Amino acid sequence: MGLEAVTDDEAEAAGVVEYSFAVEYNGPPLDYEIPRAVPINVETIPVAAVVSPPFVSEKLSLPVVQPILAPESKKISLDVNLGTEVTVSPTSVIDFEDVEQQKGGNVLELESDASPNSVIGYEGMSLGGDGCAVSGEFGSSGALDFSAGFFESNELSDAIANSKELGSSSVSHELSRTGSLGTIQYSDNVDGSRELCGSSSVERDSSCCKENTDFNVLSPVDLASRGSSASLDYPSSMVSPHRENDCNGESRRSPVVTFCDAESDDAFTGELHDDPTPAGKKKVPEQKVRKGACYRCLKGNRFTEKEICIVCDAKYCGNCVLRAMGSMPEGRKCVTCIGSPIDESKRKNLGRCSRLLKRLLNELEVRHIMKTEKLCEANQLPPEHICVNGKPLSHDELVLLQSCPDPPKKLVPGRYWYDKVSGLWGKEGQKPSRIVTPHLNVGGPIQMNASNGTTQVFINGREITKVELRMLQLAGVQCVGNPHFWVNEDGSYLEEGQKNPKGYIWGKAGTKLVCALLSLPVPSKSSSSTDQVGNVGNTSFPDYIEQRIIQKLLLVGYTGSGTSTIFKQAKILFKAVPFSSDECENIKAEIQSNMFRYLGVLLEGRERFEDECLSRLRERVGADSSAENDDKTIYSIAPRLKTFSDWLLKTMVSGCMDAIFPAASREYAPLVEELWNDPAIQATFERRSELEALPVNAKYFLERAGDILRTDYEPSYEDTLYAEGVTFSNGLGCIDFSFPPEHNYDHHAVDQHDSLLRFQLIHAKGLGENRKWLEMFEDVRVVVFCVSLGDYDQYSVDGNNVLTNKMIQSKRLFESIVTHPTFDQTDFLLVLNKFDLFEKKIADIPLTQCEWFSDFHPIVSKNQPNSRSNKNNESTLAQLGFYYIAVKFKRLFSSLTGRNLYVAPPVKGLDRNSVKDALKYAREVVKWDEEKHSFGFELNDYSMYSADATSTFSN
Ligand SMILES: Nc1nc2c(ncn2[C@@H]2O[C@H](COP(=O)(O)OP(=O)(O)OP(=O)(O)O)[C@@H](O)[C@H]2O)c(=O)[nH]1
Ligand SMILES: [Mg+2]
Repeated sequence: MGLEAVTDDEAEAAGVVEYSFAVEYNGPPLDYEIPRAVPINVETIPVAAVVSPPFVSEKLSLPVVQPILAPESKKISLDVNLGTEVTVSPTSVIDFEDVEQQKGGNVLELESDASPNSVIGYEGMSLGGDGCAVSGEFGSSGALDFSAGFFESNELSDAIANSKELGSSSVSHELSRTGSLGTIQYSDNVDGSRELCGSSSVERDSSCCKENTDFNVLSPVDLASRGSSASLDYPSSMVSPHRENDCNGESRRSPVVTFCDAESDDAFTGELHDDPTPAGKKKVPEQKVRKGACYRCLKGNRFTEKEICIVCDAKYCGNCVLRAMGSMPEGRKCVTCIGSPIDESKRKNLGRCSRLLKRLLNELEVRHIMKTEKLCEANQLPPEHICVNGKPLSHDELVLLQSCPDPPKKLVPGRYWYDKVSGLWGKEGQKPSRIVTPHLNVGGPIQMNASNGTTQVFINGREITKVELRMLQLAGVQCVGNPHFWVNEDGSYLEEGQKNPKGYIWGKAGTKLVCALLSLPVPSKSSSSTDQVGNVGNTSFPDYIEQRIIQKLLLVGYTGSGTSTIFKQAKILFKAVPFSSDECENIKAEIQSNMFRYLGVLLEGRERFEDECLSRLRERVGADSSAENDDKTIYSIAPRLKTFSDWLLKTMVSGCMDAIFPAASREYAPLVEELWNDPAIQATFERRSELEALPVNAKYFLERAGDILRTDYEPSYEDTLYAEGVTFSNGLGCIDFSFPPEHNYDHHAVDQHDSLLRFQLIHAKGLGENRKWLEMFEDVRVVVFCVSLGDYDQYSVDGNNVLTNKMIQSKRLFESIVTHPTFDQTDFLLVLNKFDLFEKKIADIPLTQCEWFSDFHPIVSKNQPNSRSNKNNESTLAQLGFYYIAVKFKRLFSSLTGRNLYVAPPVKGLDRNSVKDALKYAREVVKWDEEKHSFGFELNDYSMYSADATSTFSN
């Protein structure tokens, strides 16, 4: 029976229908064969038979893919026979959810015309109800042929890639659609043959360059972590069965699929992701590789430098990154992630180049890639994910917001509030973070509780936060009576209902500094310029580098630990003009008044020593002797000086010193000089160890009393440094700095990069005593805690009026700061200061003076006859003492926080380079932290990675 087709024309001619249909053919017999649709007999279709794994692997030594434990859904294990046979296993490696399951019918084919040898055919792949069977055919042989050695990784990758392009029903395509992954890796065997290790990820590689790698075999640990156990063992000379011993010493099947590669050592691994990630859902590499290993070659460990895909988080080592990411038309994305939206948590890293990439590419390429990464369309923010004042933005609103002169920095999806009048901008429920261009027509109207303020003080209808209130108070704004302020973009403010501005928030010089310290925004310098309008997409490379967040370092420590000295050193190190004229005036006044204080301590001591001497004398001579004649001791001074001394002590005790100063300095300068040079005072100074209130640097100033007390005295940098108690506005000080690139030709690029890191060192005097202030420093990156090593034998009265060892007081402060909730995520850097003093002291005064150090019993050779060896011994002892104290603090920190404390090398606050080294160390801490996030290192990695003291002391 045949069918006759009636064409439309014929039908139309017949005037009947407008469609074609088949009718039975009644014409004369034909002399040719008509194509027929033959009913399929399922039974006759060749189906791969099940081969039992022991048969395949042991008797024939055929390669077998062992089951991989897929995380969910169906688990299919592909057991591939070299011939045409296919093994069906109830478990499956690959999730074939999207592949229609037909009993004996589903054919997946993967072909490539890249090379005559690179055709991979998976014919007759059948999915039975209970599993999956694949028979491989290579070329025309009808079998997967690995013996010819042509199965090069790049060909394989090409094949997979091309098959995709050709649109054939390829395995790779199906794999990618279902999101399943597998890895294929070659490994060398002892006998020189190679194996392709494949377990759970198949990737296409567009670059496909060859590369020599050493092909590690996965260990049982790898196996466990990857949850896979697949192996293909080959009888051919090119491919050998691969076995390895597990930890019990038993021989076990290798967890790898092994293919032979005669020419190339190239490892090929990759992923296929066709589906763009649904908005808001992070795309993840389903391949689970061993922690720290490269997602492509599966080699390396957590310390291997890697580049991360900004979409799926896959990490690639330096050898693989360019292959895995190709030419990076959308920045650092796996080739298969191109077109997919980025992982939003990585948005802040867009355009921030890693050192790895800088090493691999030239500067121009890096710039280009970073620029496209930041600006290409696929990586832009989805506008609907930005909600301003409760309303999701439209595309136009987002463009307006991003192209305004002062856009919100580092905008990520989230809910924000925006005060259109003042330009204040912040995250919903939080204090303002920035002042953006005002009057932008974006989002809804601002809510009263936008920033969750609880102060009953309002700015433009928003109840402000406590920090803002504090800032207003410091700026001199009267905030009594729950006022409602109207604040304009220029900072002028008035109470609601009034006409004239009451003042300007930014009017006071110190307000911006206070804002910086309280992490509140200040108007940007460019707020008046309009040249950036509409520049979205045109931001140039250096701009966003410039915009990198400043890293805050908070410098704290117990009184006298040397924080002011370190802060001043930083100013001298990093500022062309370290101190403003105001500051210089303050410093001068401080030094001059200190001079009288030092003298006061000496005079008081002199009196005490004189009395002691006299009473001893009287005791010796007896009551009836001519005591009046012996009334003079080495501590006695001339009557004129005595009169001055009495007056000075009286004034100091009454606390009126400030009233007579600075006039006193001019008037009494000659007397001060005379006193200092008086033998009685010199004798008193000899006993300075008994004068607790006399700082070591007193001599430095008193020796130059005449000069210092002159009206035209200008403190030198050294004077400024040695001066104690020099504080800056509000007891707070901050300095912005970055490390200039150093002359290091080998790592020029790295230094350039480092010099772009910007820091802010914040010094807050008395911070420890006022823990409330600590809350203001929540965005501090590293707390630099300073301890004076010389404190271990010093005592002072603590808050409970108990004479306590200063080291113990330092420890208490440390405990209270590290456990403060504000710093529960913050890195701490311990600076052990005054090492010079410590070196001198430790030989004479045992460290065990401090009860916390009672178990310090170092063994230092004492049989050193000459003085040089003694000096060496002292220095060794000081080093040991330093390490011991550092470990004490590390253990304490670890027990309190469970984290790792960084310890800077020994610091001598008065030595500029030593302070520079400590600050560089803080920079390293920040960099490690950055890299830790970029490369996915764990925190603990850093205790090993870090050099110096941190690595030396394991907890
Ligand atoms: N020998 C020596 N003296 C130092 C060192 N660092 C600081 N000093 C001196 O120690 C004294 C106290 O130092 P400051 O920097 O004022 O200490 P501080 O932590 O600011 O103390 P407060 O202002 O009281 O909180 C000053 O006289 C400094 O000159 C050091 O490394 N070695
Ligand atoms: Mg100080």
